[in-house]
Amino acid sequence: MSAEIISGKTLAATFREQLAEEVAAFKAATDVVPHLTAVLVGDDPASAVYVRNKHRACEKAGIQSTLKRLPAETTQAELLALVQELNADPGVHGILVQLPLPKHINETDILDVVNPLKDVDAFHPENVGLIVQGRPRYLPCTPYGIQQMILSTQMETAGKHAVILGRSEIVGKPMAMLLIQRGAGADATVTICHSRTQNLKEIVRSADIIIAAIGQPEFVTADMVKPGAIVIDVGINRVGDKLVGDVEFEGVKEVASAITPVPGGVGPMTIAMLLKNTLTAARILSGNAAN
Ligand SMILES: Nc1nc(=O)c2c([nH]1)NC[C@@H]1CN(c3ccc(C(=O)N[C@@H](CCC(=O)O)C(=O)O)cc3)C=[N+]21
Repeated sequence: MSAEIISGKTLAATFREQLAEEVAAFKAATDVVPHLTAVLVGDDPASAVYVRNKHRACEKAGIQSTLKRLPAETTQAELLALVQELNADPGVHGILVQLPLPKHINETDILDVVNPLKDVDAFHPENVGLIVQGRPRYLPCTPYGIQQMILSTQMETAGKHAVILGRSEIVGKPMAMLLIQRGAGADATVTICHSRTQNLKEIVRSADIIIAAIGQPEFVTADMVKPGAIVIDVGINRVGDKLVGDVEFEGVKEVASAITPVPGGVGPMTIAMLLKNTLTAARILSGNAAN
């Protein structure tokens, strides 16, 4: 039997509609317009696509969106100065520094100075710490989106084995934290696999939930998937002129019970959660947490 295809595109559209209503109500009640500023350094074409998608989604939801484009030669000091300027600007609620940054800039040094209240990516150590302690301020957009996709399947996750492929700060590590939390769409037993993991195939084969976030085109094949597993594909790999995930979709969909496509899966949900975090930021910063 073929798996349910979890359409991130459709789910994200539903979230964005709901959010647009919440934004409108918030604006009416407070006269505050939620405002996201994205910072893009250099001219990486993939980053430009994401930033454009984010911008369009913001506009549609009634969120103000500003893009600060800086040349690839921007120095670390110049970028730090811009972040500090955005921190100090009361009209800016969310700051997103698009990754990756050019090699001559130390990413950690930049992310550490973003005002944690404006850190809609949840990359600041204070926000990471809050997540680890189970009292999140913001959830990182990709794991947050994945959590919503898993919830949408209404499948039981409590006590199930979730295997995450990839130990990145952006996806793998925070995803593990969300999946081991208490509550709906969580309570899982989590294993994180990475490039040094032994018996990786056997571990993946024991998974009830697979989160593939290693950046290797079509790495997860049908023989690695337990029948009935939920498969979430975070990969976005350009192979020739094709966009493929970290999962061999055609084969795996015949074994899994639910699977996310690429494109139209995790990507659109990541953006929807970014908008949600921006509204939350506007609420927190304007002292209108109740609206
Ligand atoms: N500070 C920061 N925060 C991020 O959240 C962040 C980042 N940097 N750097 C890069 C990654 C990647 N990312 C994506 C967002 C949307 C799509 C997306 O919309 N994808 C569409 C279309 C993809 C395409 O056509 O290229 C889809 O999958 O259907 C993809 C990838 C956010 N990231």
